[in-house]
Amino acid sequence: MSIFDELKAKIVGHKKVIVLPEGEDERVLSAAVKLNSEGIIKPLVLGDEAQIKETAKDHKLDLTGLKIINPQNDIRRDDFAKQYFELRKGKESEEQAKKQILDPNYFANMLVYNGLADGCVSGAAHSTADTVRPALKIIKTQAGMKRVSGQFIMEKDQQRYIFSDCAMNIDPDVDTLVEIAYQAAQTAKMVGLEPKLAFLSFSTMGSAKGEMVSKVQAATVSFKEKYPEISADGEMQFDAAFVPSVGAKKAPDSNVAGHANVFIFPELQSGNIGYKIAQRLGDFTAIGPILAGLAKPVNDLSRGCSSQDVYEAAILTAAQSLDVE
Ligand SMILES: CC(C)(COP(=O)(O)OP(=O)(O)OC[C@H]1O[C@@H](n2cnc3c(N)ncnc32)[C@H](O)[C@@H]1OP(=O)(O)O)[C@@H](O)C(=O)NCCC(=O)NCCS
Ligand SMILES: CC(=O)OP(=O)(O)O
Repeated sequence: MSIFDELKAKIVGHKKVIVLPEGEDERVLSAAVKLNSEGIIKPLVLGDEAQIKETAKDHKLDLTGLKIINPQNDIRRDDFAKQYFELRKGKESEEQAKKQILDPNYFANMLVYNGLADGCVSGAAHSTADTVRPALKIIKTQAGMKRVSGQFIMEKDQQRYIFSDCAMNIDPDVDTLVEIAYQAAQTAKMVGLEPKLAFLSFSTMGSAKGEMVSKVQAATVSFKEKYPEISADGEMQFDAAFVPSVGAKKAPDSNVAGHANVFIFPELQSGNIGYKIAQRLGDFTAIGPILAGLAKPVNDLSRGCSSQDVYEAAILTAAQSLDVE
């Protein structure tokens, strides 16, 4: 059973409302039409109605029954602007608030914030920074979390792994790395994995030295102290984490080495490059970035995504929203 069949089975009957702010993008609109006709999720599409109709005509998409909202003329925009101003008090002016709210990404997050949508999927036509900023400012982190991280579920045949952080924290400090790892372990459980975390480095168990290695070592120690119930080890190289014979040679005392299924990258360059190599050279399906640590689910897409990716991200977002009910 694919991960999406599993998640679909979870969300059937809940009719979660998922807002898709990039309605003018053909991939997003196709996904919305598919979701709408299936009826498991209710998609809300944001954008200019005339442009959306044009896109639908060009791609022979049937918009019957699809809910379209244009933030530019929606009656809630003034209330949302006031609410956004309050949320951002001291950080953004009233004028800025009025302007921001007309941006579909901001409007979508206000729908989620107000419980008018259960989650949001965006990023097909926006960079990650532009997609996640409204969520960081409006939805904010869930209780007990300081940072939001961006994870990928990597899947191929019967293989399933979690990679993190591949999208958000550029140079995480030790505490952030620990939080990234904890969030990755939770996602692993959500998709049926018993997490075994490897804190990745270019060094295995002290084989190399330096500040970068020390950071990963410190994060491993801190994580093990904080979450002794979650299997984790490090620092280790990817081969030591993944290949049993290499793990046995390089880290013979570790019960994670060679068997890891959750890979924690030391910073964003390696995380983002790493997932794209597995996706493009290794033919893994990369599901994400899944944003973890937000109070309500908002998920990003890669700009290279397909319509199927948008459809699947909506299913995953609906499943995440079950956990915040
Ligand atoms: C995520 C990112 C946009 C945040 O950037 P930033 O410059 O800190 O953004 P801003 O300064 O506008 O911050 C907005 C708010 O989000 C908060 N924030 C930033 N990163 C956060 C994180 N990881 N978790 C929680 N909150 C965060 C800030 O504290 C700030 O809060 P405030 O305005 O209430 O004080 C930035 O870290 C980034 O560009 N990351 C890389 C994204 C990327 O390109 N990934 C590769 C492709 S997937
Ligand atoms: C996740 C990611 O790398 O996104 P993009 O390809 O849009 O930069």
